[in-house]
Amino acid sequence: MRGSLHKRMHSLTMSFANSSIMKDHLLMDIDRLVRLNMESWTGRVLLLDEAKKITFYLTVKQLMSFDPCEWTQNLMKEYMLVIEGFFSVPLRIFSPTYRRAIQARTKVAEALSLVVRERRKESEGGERKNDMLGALLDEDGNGGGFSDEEIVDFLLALLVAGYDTTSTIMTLAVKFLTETPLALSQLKEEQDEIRARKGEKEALTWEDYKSMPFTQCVVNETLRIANIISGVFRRAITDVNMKGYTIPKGWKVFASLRAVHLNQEYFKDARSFNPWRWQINNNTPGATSPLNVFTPFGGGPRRCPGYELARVELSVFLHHIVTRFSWLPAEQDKLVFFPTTRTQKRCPIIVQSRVVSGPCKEV
Ligand code: HEM
Repeated sequence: MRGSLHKRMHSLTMSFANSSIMKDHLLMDIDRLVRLNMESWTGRVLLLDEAKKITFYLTVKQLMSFDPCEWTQNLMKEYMLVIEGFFSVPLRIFSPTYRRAIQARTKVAEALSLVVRERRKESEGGERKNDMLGALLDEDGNGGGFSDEEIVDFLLALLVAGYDTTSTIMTLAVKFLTETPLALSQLKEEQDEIRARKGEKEALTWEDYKSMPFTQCVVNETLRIANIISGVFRRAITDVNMKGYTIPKGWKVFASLRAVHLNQEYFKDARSFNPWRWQINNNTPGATSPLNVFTPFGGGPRRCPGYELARVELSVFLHHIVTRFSWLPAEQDKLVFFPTTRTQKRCPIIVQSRVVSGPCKEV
């Protein structure tokens, strides 16, 4: 993507995933779509698949204002083929996965092009929706200046950026919590208290989100251990001296976020899941972690524009899963880190609805 175009796209994404949009309507959409998805949960649930549905539908809603329907379902089926191809060897003739992915990408791009064309017509007639597509078509009130092709590319890029990352982090948070019962029960207590203040079907508000300190420790710790994006590439635009070495101008560097997040110097007992290490005023020696080396969303001007949205999505997901269900792993599942961070079996669990009496007490 060209430099200035890329900058505009970055700032547009920021403006559609910031806290005021979240307060205004996005949090309500997230709450509604998470609930809607969980309504169908009984017995054995493949957690990763459900998390993927939630994040896909949410992104489509955020980008184009569509609620889950047959069209979004079909789009998701094709889109999943594109994602599969993302991680396959790109040999057109030999890899059926890659070939299928190329065909699916064409179908998804065609479906999105149709939507863009329709919306451009509406926008020219003065109609404007308050979503990402609306902004792309009319960024400054004079038309956004993007071609249809650029918009489709951008929509596809955003679908990719937010989908796999957020759904995997949701799944892994639940896996880590299941393996750390003390953390799960503290999180449940915090979320039950929030639910007890509200009606059963009432959506979470921004104030609720801001009153989840322990949940935020769980979010941090999940991001730290999982390292969904293991590192970022940068190119040195001048000679850089670092720790006695020189990175010459023009060199490409891979900055490993994983290496920092699992460094014992910064995080004591770095490989264990310990959400308490993030608690402020925790005076246990070695328990406080230096926040300035914690960069799961990268850093600088390229920092992930979806960082806040991802945190909110995960927090809302955790709220609903712990207040509505108890669960057990359906079978052993292993965490793997290549080619991406994920669990081998998509995290199957057996769920049971929590029977609550009065203000969220289990009977
Ligand atoms: C747990 C979830 C997520 C993680 C761990 C994550 C992590 C990252 C990282 C490490 C980068 C590279 C940043 C850099 O180069 O410094 C990135 C870029 C990006 N992310 Fe995310 N992300 C997540 C969710 C999202 C979501 C929900 C969105 C959609 C709103 C999103 C949109 C993007 C975009 C558009 C970029 C490219 C930014 C640019 O190159 O200017 N991400 N993300």
